[in-house]
Parts: sequence; structure tokens; C-alpha cells
Amino acid sequence: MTEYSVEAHGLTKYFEGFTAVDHVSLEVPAGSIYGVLGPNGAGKTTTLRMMLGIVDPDAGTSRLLGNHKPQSVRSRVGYLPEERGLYPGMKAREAIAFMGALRGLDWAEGRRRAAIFMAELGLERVIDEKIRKMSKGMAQMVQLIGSIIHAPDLIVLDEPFSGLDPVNQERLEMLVRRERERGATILFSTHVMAHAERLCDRIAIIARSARRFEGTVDQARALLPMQVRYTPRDAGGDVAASLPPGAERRGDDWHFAIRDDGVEPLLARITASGHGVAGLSITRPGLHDAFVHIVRQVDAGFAADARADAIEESAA
Ligand SMILES: Nc1ncnc2c1ncn2[C@@H]1O[C@H](COP(=O)(O)OP(=O)(O)OP(=O)(O)O)[C@@H](O)[C@H]1O
Repeated sequence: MTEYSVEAHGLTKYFEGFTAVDHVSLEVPAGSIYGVLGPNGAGKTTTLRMMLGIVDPDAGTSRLLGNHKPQSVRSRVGYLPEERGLYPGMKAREAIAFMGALRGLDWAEGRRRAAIFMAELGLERVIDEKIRKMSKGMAQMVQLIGSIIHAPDLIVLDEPFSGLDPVNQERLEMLVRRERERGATILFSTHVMAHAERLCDRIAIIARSARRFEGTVDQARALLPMQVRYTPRDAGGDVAASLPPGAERRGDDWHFAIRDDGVEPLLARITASGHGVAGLSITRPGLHDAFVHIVRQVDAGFAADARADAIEESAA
């Protein structure tokens, strides 16, 4: 058993002189749920395609399930590509069995498992519906089931939640958890943080073609300080003197961040100030905030480089 289901080192892809993926490395622990997060056009799909051997990298190497040749482990991998598509004339159950058969699953067994999956996901009423008659979201659920019907060791889902209604999103979350319980490794891309926050053991954030963060969701959240909203009971006098520098007044409330010295010293300072407490909330930033913070920092770096280039050009 390998320690990592996916090991990618320095994956790089150029498209017509543009660097779509720039030396991205990822290690996905076996049996984990791993999220590749990033804004539109960051390079997530291209990275996944390189790992799966669908797109040849211009540089870098990867191993899938311990193997350098992704094709040789094809039957142990389930993949939902970004571009969806099933044969429109097929019924849901047949479409699922067909996808399983492409990965070596016996057709009758595929039909049997399809019925179980669809019932578990509350989709039994469309089991004999032709794909062309289904809504886009329903067809996507069918394709999802089809991509994992052969019980793969590694499941790679490219933006699996996009286009699904909240109920189907929840069903998909359940499916992902269950597949992990079965022992599978799940790697999925998304730009919706809520799913990643609930599901992922580890995440990588890709922005502007490169990996900008790798770690747990908690580690990402800890990049930002806790946010405090404080409402003094007595707003007279110098309230700001007992608060950290940079505290901002908005109406009756004061807003500020705390990080290094924690909550207790703050409470002690507020108590000693005599301004009292009419309201106090301390919130840990979510993954959404951490993601936006990282992506904005990267964007700001690019903007500064572009300004420096422009100044250099005008001076020349
Ligand atoms: N075949 C291609 N030819 C030229 N450019 C491409 C090709 N495929 C992707 N790109 C470009 O590479 C960049 C990364 O694309 P990619 O699809 O990997 O991003 P993504 O993070 O998956 O984006 P999204 O979240 O919007 O799907 C984009 O600028 C895209 O336009």
C-alpha cells in the first residue's frame, strides 16, 4: 500500500506561450478527501488532467496509485471530467452500467449496483429515464454514480458540485464521505469553499497557475486573525485606548482583529477600562475568508509586478 494515492511534482503546462500550470506539486494521502481549490482559470482542471495522463505535462512527474503510467491503473480510478456528457439515448441505469463496463465491471453487476446507488441517493424514480429527458443536474448525478460504480481506489471529481441543487449537493457530500469510508481516496476541485470546508482532510489552493497553499482547512483558517465585534455599555471617554491598534468604530460597535495575545488579555483590558460590555462576538474566519485573502495577495503581487514593469518600460 502506497502512502499517497497521488504524487505530483513540479507539474507544468504551457498553452501557446501562456503558463497554465506552473510547477504544481501535490501529495494526496491514501484514504483522504483532498480539495484542489482555486478561482476560475487558476489551472485546476489542467493539473488534474496531467495527473490522470489525459494531458501531457511540459515538465514534472506524477504517480497515480504508486504507478508512473496512469493508463495502467485506469480500472482503479474513477473520474468525473469538467465537461459532462452521457449518451442521450441511454437510460440512467444502462448509462451507469456502461460506464462501469468501460472500467471492467460486469454489465449485470453494474446494473445491480446502479439500482442500489440510485435508491440510496433518492433517484430511483429516474432509473429508467432516458438521459435526454433528464435535467442537467440529474444527468450529472447519473454521471457521478457512473464514474464510481466500479468501486475505484481513487476518485477524481472535477467541479462535481457545480450545477447541482442544494439537495443533490448534500447527497453528493454523503456519497463522498461514504466512498472514503469504503477506503477510497477522493480528490476534487472546486471554487465553492463550503463543500471543501466540510469535507476535506487537506486542501491545496491554486491561483494564477501556481500552488499558493497546502495544508488542512484549519491551517488555512489560521492564516487570518479572529475578528471581534465589541459594543461598550458606556461609549463615553477613550474606548479605543483599551482596544488593539486599528480598532474601527462603526455606529455603536468597534471592530478589530486579535491574533497573537488571544482572547483573555483582551477581556481583561476591556474589564479594566470600565466601559462595560453590551455586546461581544468573536468569530474565527472561515475557509472562504482565507481563500479570498490568499487569492487577493497573489493578485496584488501580480499587479505590483505589472506596475513595476510599466514604470521600467516608460523609463527605458
Ligand atoms: N487546451 C487549452 N488551450 C489553451 N488554453 C487552455 C487550454 N486549456 C486550458 N487553457 C487555459 O489554461 C488556464 C487554466 O485553465 P483550467 O481549465 O485548468 O483552469 P480551472 O482552474 O480549472 O478553471 P475553472 O474553475 O474556470 O474551470 C486558463 O486560462 C485556460 O483558458
